[in-house]
Amino acid sequence: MNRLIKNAMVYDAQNDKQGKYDILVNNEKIAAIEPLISDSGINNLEVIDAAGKVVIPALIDIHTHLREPGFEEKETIKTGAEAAAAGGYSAVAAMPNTSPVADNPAVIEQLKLKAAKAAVRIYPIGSITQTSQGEKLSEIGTLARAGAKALSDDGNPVMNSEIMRRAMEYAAAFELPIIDHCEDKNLSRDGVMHEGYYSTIFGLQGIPAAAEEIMVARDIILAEMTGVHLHLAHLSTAGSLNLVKEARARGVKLSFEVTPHHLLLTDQAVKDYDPVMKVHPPLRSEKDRQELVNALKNGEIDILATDHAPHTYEDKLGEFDYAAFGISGLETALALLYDNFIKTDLINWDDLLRMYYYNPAQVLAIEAEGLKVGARADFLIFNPEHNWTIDKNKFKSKGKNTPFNGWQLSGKNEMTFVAGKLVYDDREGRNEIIY
Ligand SMILES: NC(=O)N[C@@H](CC(=O)O)C(=O)O
Ligand SMILES: [Zn+2]
Ligand SMILES: [Zn+2]
Repeated sequence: MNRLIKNAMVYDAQNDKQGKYDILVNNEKIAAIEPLISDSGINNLEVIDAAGKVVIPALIDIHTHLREPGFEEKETIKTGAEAAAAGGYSAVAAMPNTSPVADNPAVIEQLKLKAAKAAVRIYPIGSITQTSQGEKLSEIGTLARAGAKALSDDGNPVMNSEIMRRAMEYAAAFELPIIDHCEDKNLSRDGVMHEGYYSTIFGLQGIPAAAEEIMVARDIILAEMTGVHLHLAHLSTAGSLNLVKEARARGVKLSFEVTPHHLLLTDQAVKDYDPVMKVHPPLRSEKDRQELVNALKNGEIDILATDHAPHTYEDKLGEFDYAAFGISGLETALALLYDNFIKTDLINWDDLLRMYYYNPAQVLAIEAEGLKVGARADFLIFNPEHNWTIDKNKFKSKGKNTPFNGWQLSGKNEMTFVAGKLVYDDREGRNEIIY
């Protein structure tokens, strides 16, 4: 089948595209991309007028929790992939903190089988240690052979530095990146929010910035020693940014990600004790947030990622102290980033693509050719004029745990194409997943 996208505003500097183009899609590939493509003589053609809309490669989320197997009440591979399609992603990398943990090839194989039927591509991440307990290494070679694209004990840190050192040595040998959740458990203890002025005022146990920064520093030292590619998950403090900058200047091979919620919210948001604000790492101080936004503006952030962490209503019910950590993020990230940072000219579409398409693909060593002839047709059609209000009840994700419910935004993903297939269609408010 053929599809012709007409009059789109196309951004993809990597392929020298910035301006009005027509895009012809033939089955799973981009067949042509020209300022003007005539529809005459093309058989079996659907024409989509994208005047006033933006076309970019669909995003790649390097940090997603799909919950299956084991926690299907929070999310399944199917519903998580649908949320990703709706959010404008062609691919997500699935964290291994399922039950059983993805510390063996059987869990990875199972994920790959189910992923083959999902709305977007899913790349498995294997665990660093058995059951992510931080004590015994997983069989890293076996995980690599089964198709793991990275290793992480996300949800948990690897507290033992000797174990982390060995994990990095193996990972380097198999050319897999190590993705670390940086948290010194002895410092974070039973903390539920950022330690600072507001934790004192609210009477909640704090997690100091140092709990993150100490592990960032340790990981950098070990990465330097072992030569592994270190990817730091969900960095949230000004101190972490400084450590990363210093390491880079020394030539350490590393990358890091920042989430939309850490760019947009602070510890003050915990004021109503609503567990929807409870997340790891915690929402930090306004100063930290401002430093993250500065880094975004200065092109210093490598990767944007959701850390999509869906939970049930019950998991997020009741007292702040006892609720689960995590935010459901796949269906809000792109629009939040557009409305707050692209529309306001802090960054442009190509900055977004660097952080949310090219760099994640590079870390995972997966294909990302962008918008050019012969490339896999993975792209989205975004309508910058689409005014809407975030409504968690319309989420495809089972996780309705968003702190952004009710936010009014301008700009929304309206269509997602994965390998030439229309998987999400929100024209006229359809909000439809297509298989
Ligand atoms: N981010 C969170 O608060 N929670 C994540 C785990 C994690 O990313 O550390 C989860 O799996 O629920
Ligand atoms: Zn984490
Ligand atoms: Zn996570």
